[in-house]
Parts: sequence; structure tokens; C-alpha cells
Amino acid sequence: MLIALIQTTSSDDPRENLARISARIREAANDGATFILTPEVSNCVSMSRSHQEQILQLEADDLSLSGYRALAGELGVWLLIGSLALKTGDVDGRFANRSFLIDPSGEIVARYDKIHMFDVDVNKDETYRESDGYRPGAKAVVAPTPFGDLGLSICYDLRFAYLYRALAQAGAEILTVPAAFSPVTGKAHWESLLRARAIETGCYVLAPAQTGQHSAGRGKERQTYGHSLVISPWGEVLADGGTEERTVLVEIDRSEVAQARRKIAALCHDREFEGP
Ligand SMILES: O=C(O)CNC(=O)[C@H](CS)NC(=O)CCC(=O)C(=O)O
Repeated sequence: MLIALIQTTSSDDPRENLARISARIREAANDGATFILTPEVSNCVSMSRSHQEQILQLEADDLSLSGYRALAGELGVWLLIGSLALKTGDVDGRFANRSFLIDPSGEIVARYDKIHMFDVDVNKDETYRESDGYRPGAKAVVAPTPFGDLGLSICYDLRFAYLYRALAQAGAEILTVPAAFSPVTGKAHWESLLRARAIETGCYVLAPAQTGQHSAGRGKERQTYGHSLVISPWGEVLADGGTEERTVLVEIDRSEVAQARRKIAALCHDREFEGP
């Protein structure tokens, strides 16, 4: 089957992002893709909490979500909306960073809230405190599809191998890692970590990424690394989106998962052991 990763530069305007990404989804469907994935925070890359307060919606009212559901139904494709930033009922007023799997009839068949928060000082100019704005999730999610069971994750989750092992042990054959990676850590770690997750689990890894210079509003700039990647269950890079906005089209084949796991059955070789 043909899949498509939409690599894009989202702004802090959800309407504009919905229009841009929807146009690209239509093109990808036209080209024959039947599973189309978008990056983390597809609806809004913003550095401003007050802007997010103004513009983000609850899931039930969100225009991006209803737009993508209608589009999936119209085009008859599967969509993984890497994530939407959404309002929640969190006591601290924090948002959710939530992935949605939408089926070809437009139904939401899975949702996943990012578990690991990017609270990191990359260097003295580049610091992130994701948990100030977002409420972390606490539930791992595997969703069945006709083309394989999907294990959902988002961005910084990538650094926590135990999550992916748990997803694979629960039956995942395809791991999704939508991202808005930082350029510095992306250059150092992105490809290695994605390949490692594929090799460790014998899963396809699909990683649609935000890229480039985001006009994140209020005079603040945000840059992301790009390089949307598709990794085979054997750990090969099947496609690399580079740094421009583009759509990455790749054929994937579920039988490759079984084949990789036949060669190295590490997923069946876990052992119980005493802690150090
Ligand atoms: O901020 C938002 O609106 C949405 N969230 C993100 O973009 C998050 C937190 S800043 N980005 C990451 O997790 C990058 C991880 C990364 O770069 C690494 O692990 O090295």
C-alpha cells in the first residue's frame, strides 16, 4: 500500500494550516495514497500561551478535527493527524497534545495524548517547558487497521524505548512518531533513534515532521528539523523528506514486519530480571 507523510511548516493560525494541509492530503490521495500522516501540532505551532488560549478549541468544537474527519470520509482514506493542540478540562488550564487516527468513513478510531513532555535545555538560548502548556497523557494506545496494528506516539516520546517495546509487545506492527523536533537535537539524534526503534521492535516507523522557520507569532520564532522519515522493520531508511515542505510517498508491505522478526526474534526474547 502507498502511504504519504505530509511535511509542512505550520503557522500559529489553525484555519490557514487546515487549508494548506488539506490541499496536500487531497494531492496525496490523488496520487494513490490510502494512509496519510501529518506532523505534531499540525493545527498550531505557537510560542504564545495567550494566543493558544484565544485560538485553540476543545476537541468537541475543533474545526481542524471536524475538517479532517470530513476529508477522510470524502476521499476514503485513513488519516493520522499527528497531533492537534487542544483545550482540555485540566485544572491548570493546560492543553492536550493529541494524535487522532481517522478511518475512511471519517470516524475517530483512536486518540493518544503525548506522554513524555519536552522539558529540556538544549543550550542556553534554546529551552523548552512543554509541561507548562500541555498536560501529559498516561495511556499507551495500539489501534488495529486493515494494514497492520498501529502504535501511537508523539515526538519526544521517541527517546523512551520502553514505550515502543510495550506497543510492539501489544501487537503494533507500525509505529507512528509525528514530530516537531528541534534542529539541534534533530541533527544529533533523530534518525538514529527512529532506526533504533524500528530495529528493536521489527516495526515500520513512520515519522512525519514539521520543518523550517515557523512564524510562531508575537515576534517569536520557532525552527524545526524536518526530515520526515519512513524506516523499514529491518531498520533501513526508505525515504527522507529533507527540509523543504513536501509530501513523502512510500510503499509499505505488512509482510516485511514478519520477515524482519523471523530473522531477529528479539521481541520474543524478553527476560525477567532482578533490578540492579
Ligand atoms: O510546542 C508545541 O506546541 C508542541 N510540542 C512540541 O513541539 C514538542 C515540545 S516543545 N517538541 C518536542 O517534543 C521536540 C522533541 C525534541 O526535539 C527532542 O527530543 O530532541
